[in-house]
Amino acid sequence: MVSRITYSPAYTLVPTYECFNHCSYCNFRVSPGQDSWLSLASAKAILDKVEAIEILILSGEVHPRSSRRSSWLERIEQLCVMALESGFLPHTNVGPLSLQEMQSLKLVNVSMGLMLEQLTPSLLKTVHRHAPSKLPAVRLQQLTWAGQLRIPFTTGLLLGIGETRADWDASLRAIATLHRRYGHIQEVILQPHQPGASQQLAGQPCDDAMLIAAVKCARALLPEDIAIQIPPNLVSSPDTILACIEAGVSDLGGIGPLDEVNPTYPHQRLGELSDLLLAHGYSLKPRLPIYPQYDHWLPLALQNKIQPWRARLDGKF
Ligand SMILES: O=c1nc2n(C[C@H](O)[C@H](O)[C@H](O)CO)c3cc(O)ccc3cc-2c(=O)[nH]1
Ligand SMILES: C[C@H]1O[C@@H](n2cnc3c(N)ncnc32)[C@H](O)[C@@H]1O
Ligand code: MET
Ligand code: SF4
Repeated sequence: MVSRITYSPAYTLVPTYECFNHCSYCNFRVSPGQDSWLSLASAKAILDKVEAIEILILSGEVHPRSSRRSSWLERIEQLCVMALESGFLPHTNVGPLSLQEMQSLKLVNVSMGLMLEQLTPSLLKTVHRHAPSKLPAVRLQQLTWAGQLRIPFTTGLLLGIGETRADWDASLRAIATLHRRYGHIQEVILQPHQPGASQQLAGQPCDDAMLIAAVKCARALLPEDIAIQIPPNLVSSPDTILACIEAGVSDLGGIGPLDEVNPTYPHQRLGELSDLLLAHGYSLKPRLPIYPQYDHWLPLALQNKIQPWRARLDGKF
């Protein structure tokens, strides 16, 4: 019996790289007002050429009290609608939202996400000193609202940013508790911090042993219906990918032409990953950005967008 490892054939659209936060590990952000937002015309030109199932909408953040916040949200909604109309399935992760903002994005996304990062407040004195969006209470509130709104949700931990292993425990237990209450966490990403070209934070990246230890911890603490995901492009050796799978990883996340968060780390070619896994008894299979057990949570209009893809993928298995 060959065990199945999944990934999401994805393409990332970035509404804007500007962000009012300044996480010291971030290589994605630019200062507010420094970039022109992605236009609908440019997005359409891109989508006409994209081969993917998922459109990941990943964004820097306009301050909630900024006069530009509503046009920022409107642009994100328009990009989701355009992705849907082009036959793709959007997954949005644009930082903390108000309940109303989350409700409106729920209508045009098959799933959404936000990294918990780490629950410990100690990071507010270091990597998150200039990142109000990373307040643990703000992040937990997002995961709670997503549960109340029944949004299939992706979250995760950023590893190797100065936290302790006890901090991992606390973060994972918080996610497990919210999942036991609402049942909405489809996957938890264990994201190893890797230094990029423009981040402020120097310091040690998350090494492979640390990542494997985190997978073991997550598998022990998370309910088994939550998939554990690692980003293969941020893992230095194939052996570590295999060790993480042995320890409980079942998903390799969104794989596409560019990792917008970490462009310094290109994805391995799918064929390479597939051959590596096959040589060790695993099959690498494409999935949708929403896990099947959540399809019935969606508004009917979105369920109708899912079905053709489900049929195509089921036909392949
Ligand atoms: O290419 C990436 N995709 C990232 N994704 C995409 C993610 O792998 C997929 O969108 C989900 O697995 C849904 O298919 C994220 C999605 C989230 O909801 C939260 C965080 C991330 C982080 C990354 C990332 O660093 N790089
Ligand atoms: C989109 C997600 O990417 C993660 N992220 C941000 N910067 C880095 C980095 N240098 N290395 C790895 N992951 C990072 C954060 O967890 C963010 O929430
Ligand atoms: C590019 S970071 C991903 C989205 C958001 N800015 C966050 O940090 O959660
Ligand atoms: S990680 Fe997200 S919130 Fe932090 S600076 Fe980068 S884009 Fe902004």
